[in-house]
Amino acid sequence: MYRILVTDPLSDQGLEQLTQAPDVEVSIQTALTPSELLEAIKEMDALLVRSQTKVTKEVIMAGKQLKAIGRAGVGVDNIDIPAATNNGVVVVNAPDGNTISTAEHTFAMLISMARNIPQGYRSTVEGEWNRKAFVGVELNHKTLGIIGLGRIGTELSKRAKAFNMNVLAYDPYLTEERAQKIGVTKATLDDVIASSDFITVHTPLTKETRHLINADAFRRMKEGVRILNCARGGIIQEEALYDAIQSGKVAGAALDVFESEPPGNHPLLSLPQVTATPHLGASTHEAQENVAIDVAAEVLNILRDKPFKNAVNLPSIPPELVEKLRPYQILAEKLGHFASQTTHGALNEITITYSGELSDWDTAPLTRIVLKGALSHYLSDINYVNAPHLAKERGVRVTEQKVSKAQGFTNLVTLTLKTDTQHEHTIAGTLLNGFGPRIVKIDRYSVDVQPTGHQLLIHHHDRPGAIGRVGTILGERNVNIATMQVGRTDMGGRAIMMLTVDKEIPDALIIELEELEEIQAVTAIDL
Ligand SMILES: NC(=O)C1=CN([C@@H]2O[C@H](COP(=O)(O)OP(=O)(O)OC[C@H]3O[C@@H](n4cnc5c(N)ncnc54)[C@H](O)[C@@H]3O)[C@@H](O)[C@H]2O)C=CC1
Ligand SMILES: O=C(O)C(=O)COP(=O)(O)O
Repeated sequence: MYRILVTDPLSDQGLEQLTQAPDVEVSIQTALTPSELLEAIKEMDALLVRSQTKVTKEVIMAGKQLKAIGRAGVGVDNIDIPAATNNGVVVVNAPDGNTISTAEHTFAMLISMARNIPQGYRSTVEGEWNRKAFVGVELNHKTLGIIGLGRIGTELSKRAKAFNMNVLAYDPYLTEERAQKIGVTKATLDDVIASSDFITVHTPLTKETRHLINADAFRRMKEGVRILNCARGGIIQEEALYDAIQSGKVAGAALDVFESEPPGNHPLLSLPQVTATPHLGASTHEAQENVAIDVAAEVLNILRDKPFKNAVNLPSIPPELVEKLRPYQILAEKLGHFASQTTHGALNEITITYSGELSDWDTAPLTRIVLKGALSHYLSDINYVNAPHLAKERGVRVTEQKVSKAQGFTNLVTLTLKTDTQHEHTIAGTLLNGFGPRIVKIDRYSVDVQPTGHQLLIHHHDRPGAIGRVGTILGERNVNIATMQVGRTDMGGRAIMMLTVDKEIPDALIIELEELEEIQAVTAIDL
């Protein structure tokens, strides 16, 4: 039974997926204090939040069973992502479901700011009829500067164009080609700052975007500029905005977000030029339904070990590559597990060489899987989220290599492991079209082993009778041999046997085999 804690209000449709799942127990606790959250998270497998819950390192560390954090929305600045990664917790968000709602909200704020609708409403309900005080400006032919042309920025630009606005956009990832396709003018940040009548920010809050709009930026703006923030509090420096409004430089500001939420008695809220909403960008029935359904499905997939797509702390993989890599995942997993059980000593270095067709692809996801398997013998809490981090923390050097030639195979994955006691250990595997993964090399020996079930790797001297004696002992102990592979360097030299057997080999039997004169070492492997 998976235990999922929900700590922010989520739509019923999203929750239904969880409450109706036979393998899920849902606990909805939406008004927890930080210390109550630390207690509530203890036994949970997953946590579902929006922007209100602060998922700190302490919360993540307290979640001993925690495997997934789902954010029903876009921004994950309320979640300590590095802490989640280091603890092997996948963080997923729902990036698409609230785009339209937030773009529409921004546009609503834009047009109501231009026409003083909130101020006019307040004055009217207070009994005034003051037509002179609320003369506005048209949007027609005005320049809208968009900082951050992602999902929301792009949708907003379409709406602005429909109102005949010129749209300038600054985004470090915006190409000229894409700008043309969307129908906006690609601009520098300086251009947007200096030439816009309205400036709106749609970036995440990062080190680069924190206080991106500061006193210096306000100085460079047009007189009477109007400012919007429906992205994240902190992108605009609030004190600088206050001063710029007081000085008359900024004619209006429309804010859906604040550096600290709720903002309480914020000085900006005392200014008549400021209109504000309580972080309502994503608050429509449609958006909430979308994001809750998306994130609940993603979290269920993570818990059930099924593919998921919107991980924030895993590199994103294009869908076509996911399909290509899928069959190799089993090979990578098997090789990693094989390595972890046959490598002796403390691991210093692991080199993963991808040859043949694999050399053309981004194989980083396979490397994570190999590492997870290879280190699983030493580290119990490892998964493919924290595997690179844990390898680094333990001082294991990880190198990925690509070689176009695959030594007779169409694809080959070779692991070379160096430890403090065993000089070097090599395992290579391939994926045989239609037959699945095979281990084709163990150190210097060529083999053809299906990596599944209980296996015995025996190093021995190539002498008559060695194989027979192993077979006899196993037979006497009622262990059936399903397959056997033998490899040797030269006649009478060192050799290996790889046996697949029908049941787990007890330690006592391994000791008995090792006592045979020809045998050097016996390793039991479970794959
Ligand atoms: N008010 C609300 O309720 C909501 C707020 N948001 C917030 O809106 C923002 C945008 O969301 P989306 O469009 O979905 O995200 P997105 O990831 O699609 O777009 C963000 C864009 O910002 C750009 N960017 C990053 N750093 C930049 C920089 N230094 N300068 C200029 N551009 C930069 C990125 O290249 C990207 O194109 C996020 O902060 C999100 O959390 C999202 C939904 C609802
Ligand atoms: O999706 C986002 O980034 C938002 O800011 C929406 O926040 P919310 O889920 O409404 O608390």
